[in-house]
Amino acid sequence: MKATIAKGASGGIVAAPPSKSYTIRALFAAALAEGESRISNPLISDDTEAAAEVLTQLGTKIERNPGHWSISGGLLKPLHEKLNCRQSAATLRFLAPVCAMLEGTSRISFAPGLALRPMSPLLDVFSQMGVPSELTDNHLNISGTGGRLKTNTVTLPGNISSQFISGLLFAAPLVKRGLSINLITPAESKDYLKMTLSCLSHFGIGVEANQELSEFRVAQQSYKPTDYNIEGDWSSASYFLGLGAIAGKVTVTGLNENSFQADKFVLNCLGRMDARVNVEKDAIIVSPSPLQPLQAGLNEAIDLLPTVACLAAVAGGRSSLIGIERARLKESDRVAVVAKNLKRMGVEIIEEPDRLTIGGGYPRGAIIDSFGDHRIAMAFATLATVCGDTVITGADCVNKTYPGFWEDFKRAGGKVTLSE
Ligand SMILES: O=C(O)C1=C[C@@H](OP(=O)(O)O)[C@@H](O)[C@H](O)C1
Ligand SMILES: C=C(OP(=O)(O)O)C(=O)O
Repeated sequence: MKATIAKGASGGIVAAPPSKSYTIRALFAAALAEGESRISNPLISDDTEAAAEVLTQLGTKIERNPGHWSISGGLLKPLHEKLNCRQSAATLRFLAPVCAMLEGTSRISFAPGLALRPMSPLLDVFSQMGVPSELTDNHLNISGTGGRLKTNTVTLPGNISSQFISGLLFAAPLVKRGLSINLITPAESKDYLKMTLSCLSHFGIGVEANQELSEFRVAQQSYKPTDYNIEGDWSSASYFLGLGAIAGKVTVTGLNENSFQADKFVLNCLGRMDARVNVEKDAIIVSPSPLQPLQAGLNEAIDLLPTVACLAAVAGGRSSLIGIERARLKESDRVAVVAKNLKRMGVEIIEEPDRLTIGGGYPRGAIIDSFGDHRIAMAFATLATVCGDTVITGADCVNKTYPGFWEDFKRAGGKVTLSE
C-alpha cells in the first residue's frame, strides 16, 4: 500500500491509542495468573494479536468484549502447533522464557524479519539454565523443564535489548526456588524494565531490584488475577505531538503524564526545541513554532529516533542524536533508513555508527521507503506535511502497532491518499 501525502495539516484532536508495550505485558501477566483477569482498553494491532494468539494456543482463554478482554489464565501448557510471534519481538522475547518454564517442547515461529534481530543472549541464558533450545532461521524450539533449572542465577548483557530481561522477569516466578538475574553490562531502555516491574507488581509478583536495575531477585510465587487498564501509547502519540509542532495545532488526549513509558521523553525533546507545548489535565496541545536544533541521547527512548530525526529536519540549525546504535536492531536499521530517506528529501545528514547529525532546513517531497517499519512510515508522514509531494511505500506496516494511524492522520488535518 502507498500513502501519498499532500502539503499542510490544519491540525485537530487525536486520542492516543492504547500502549502496545503495556498491552503485551498485561496479556502475559494475565495468562500466567490462575483465574479471571480483565484488561480494559487493550490495543488491537498485529503485535498484540500475536501475543493473544500464542497465549491462547498455550491454553489461555481470551473473551473479547467491547472495551475490555476477560482473560482466564494460569494453566499454560505447550501444544504441538507452532506458536507464531509474527513480527513482534516483545512477544517472542517474553514467550520464550515462559515456554522454558513449562513442561514439554514449545515450537515457536516468527516473521523472517524478526530472525534478523538478536536472540542469542536469551539462548545463552537457556544454556546456563540447562534448558535445551534450538534456533533455526525463524523457528525456535524450546524443551521446557517445568521450572527445574541447572542454576538459579543467570547472567546476560543489558545493552542489547531490555526485552530479554523483561521476558526472564515474567518467567522467574515459575522457577522452583526462584531466579536471580545479573546483568553483565548496564541496562539500557530502563523505563521498559520499570514498565515490566510495575505490571508484575500489579499482578502480585514481588521483585527485588537494585537501584541501577542491574540485579533482580524473584522468589517462586504465584501471579494473582486482577483488573488492568491500558494507558495511552506515548510512542504512537509522538507522531501527532510532532505534527502539532511543525504543521497545525494538535491536541492529543489519553496520555498519562506520570507514565513509565520511555517515549514520554518526546516532551523533553519538544521542550528543548522550543516547541509550543501546553500540558493540560487530560490533553497535550502542541502548536506550530520555529524549532531549535537538538542535541540529545536517545538510548533510553530508542523508538523515538524516527520521530525526533524528522523534527530535527525542519529545525533552524544542526542537530545531533547519539546513543542510537540499538535502533539498528529494530524492524529495520532505523539509523540507516532514517538517513537514506532524509537524504532523499534533500536534508543534510551525516550517519555514524552511533550518531546522526542532521542539518535542519526545508525538506522536499520524495518517495520514502518505509522498509516495512511502522515507525519510519509514521514519522515520515509527519515530516511530509511540511513539503507534500511525498509517497510512502509499504504504508500498511503501521498495522504492527497503530492500525488507525492513517485515520488519525486525517483527524489531525493531514492530507493523505492511500492506494495499492
Ligand atoms: O519492552 C518493550 O516493550 C520494548 C522495548 C524496547 O526495546 P529494547 O529494549 O530492545 O530497546 C522497544 O524498542 C520496543 O518497541 C518495546
Ligand atoms: C521495536 C518495536 O517493537 P518490538 O521490539 O516489540 O518488535 C517497536 O515497536 O518499535
